[in-house]
Amino acid sequence: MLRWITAGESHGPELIATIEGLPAGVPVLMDDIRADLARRKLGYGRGARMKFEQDELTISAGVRHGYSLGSPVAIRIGNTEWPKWVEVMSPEPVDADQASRGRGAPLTRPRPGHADLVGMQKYGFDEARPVLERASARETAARVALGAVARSFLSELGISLVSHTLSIGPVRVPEGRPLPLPRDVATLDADPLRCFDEATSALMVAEVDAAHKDGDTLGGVVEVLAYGVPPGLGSYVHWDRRLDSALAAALMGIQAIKGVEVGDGFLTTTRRGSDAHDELVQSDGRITRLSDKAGGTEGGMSTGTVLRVRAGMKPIATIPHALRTVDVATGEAAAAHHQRSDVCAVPAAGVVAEAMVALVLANSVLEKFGGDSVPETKRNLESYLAHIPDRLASAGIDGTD
Ligand SMILES: Cc1cc2nc3c(=O)[nH]c(=O)nc-3n(C[C@H](O)[C@H](O)[C@H](O)COP(=O)(O)O)c2cc1C
Ligand SMILES: C=C(O[C@@H]1CC(C(=O)O)=C[C@@H](OP(=O)(O)O)[C@H]1O)C(=O)O
Repeated sequence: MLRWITAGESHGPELIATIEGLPAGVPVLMDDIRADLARRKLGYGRGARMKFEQDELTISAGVRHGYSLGSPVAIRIGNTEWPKWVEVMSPEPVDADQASRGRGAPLTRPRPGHADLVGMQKYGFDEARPVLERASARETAARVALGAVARSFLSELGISLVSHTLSIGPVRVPEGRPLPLPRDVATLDADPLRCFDEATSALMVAEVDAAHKDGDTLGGVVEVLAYGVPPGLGSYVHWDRRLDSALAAALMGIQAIKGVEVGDGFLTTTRRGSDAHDELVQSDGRITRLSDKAGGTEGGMSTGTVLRVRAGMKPIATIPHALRTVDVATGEAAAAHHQRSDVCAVPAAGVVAEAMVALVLANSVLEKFGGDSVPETKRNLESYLAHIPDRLASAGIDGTD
């Protein structure tokens, strides 16, 4: 079983991520993690902070000479903005008067749609700074670093992932467009919105420009695809062992994600049963699915076809054209606080979603196949596949089978 946890505030000195249960022999290269951290910063519509803040990566445990040791892996990502926040975020007690000047001024005008107000109620704070510091999606950098490690493990087993943007606000990739393959990652990352359809991408850019001009923000939908997933990850025997349940929880656990679909998701609910499922036929001696509406899971288990999940992100809550709120210091009507923000962070959310799916799949692989080293996990996986009787063997429809 994989266990992992992150710590760190948005304007603190660093983010920290630890993952435990990773087998020995997983290639862990700092350059690979750095590359994923850089991908998370991509996307047309992200705010100024993405340009000037660097992710300073250190691996402090669990890796030797580029390979995991089987011990917990500990990763640090320094926030280069820290020198500006030393006083505001000091772990040591500071002079209250001095700390509440400038950047440290109390944030008493909670933003509708952010964690500010409920966080103050729940944790007993009288301003939003202590809330937003951890609620902020800065934390997703730590998850992406962990996801890079999980992806490297999966790649040793022939499983690869790709994510892309399906929609920004009302602009959506038309139905029926080809799905990107893992080899398309570089092309996707080069697109301003990480969209696989050039014409739609241009419309998305215009939509972001229009929202920016109006002092507004946007959400959208991302899709993650995993190729090479063996059949039988997860289980139907308990709700919490279902693969789709774990995927949904992991994706819903990303800041601002408000909905998850597996496969055709809600579209499936509009179809008749005769048109909703993936029919099975014999082809070249193997059972083949004629379509992939289910998105690679049936009965809470992976089917061995391409895994396809979507996550819907709400528009950014920090809006230049600020929403109405109440100043909790005076009780009076006010405009919600705003200094700077992303107009749209959907492309970044795609990279985070990819990391979350990688972590869930890596955990499910270890649950089913175990292994304290990569070769052991590989042997167990190969033996399982080799022992599926011929009459039950199925083909993937993901182009990798
Ligand atoms: C990659 C990413 C970047 C984000 N950037 C911002 C931002 O600049 N401003 C903002 O208000 N919210 C941003 N958010 C969303 C907030 O973190 C999120 O709305 C907040 O934590 C409240 O959680 P909830 O939306 O899940 O209720 C971002 C989310 C993600 C995934
Ligand atoms: C720092 C990151 O994202 C931040 C997520 C975020 C939020 O409220 O979630 C708000 C913004 O931070 P700030 O309010 O300091 O401008 C984003 O820049 C990052 O992704 O690395």
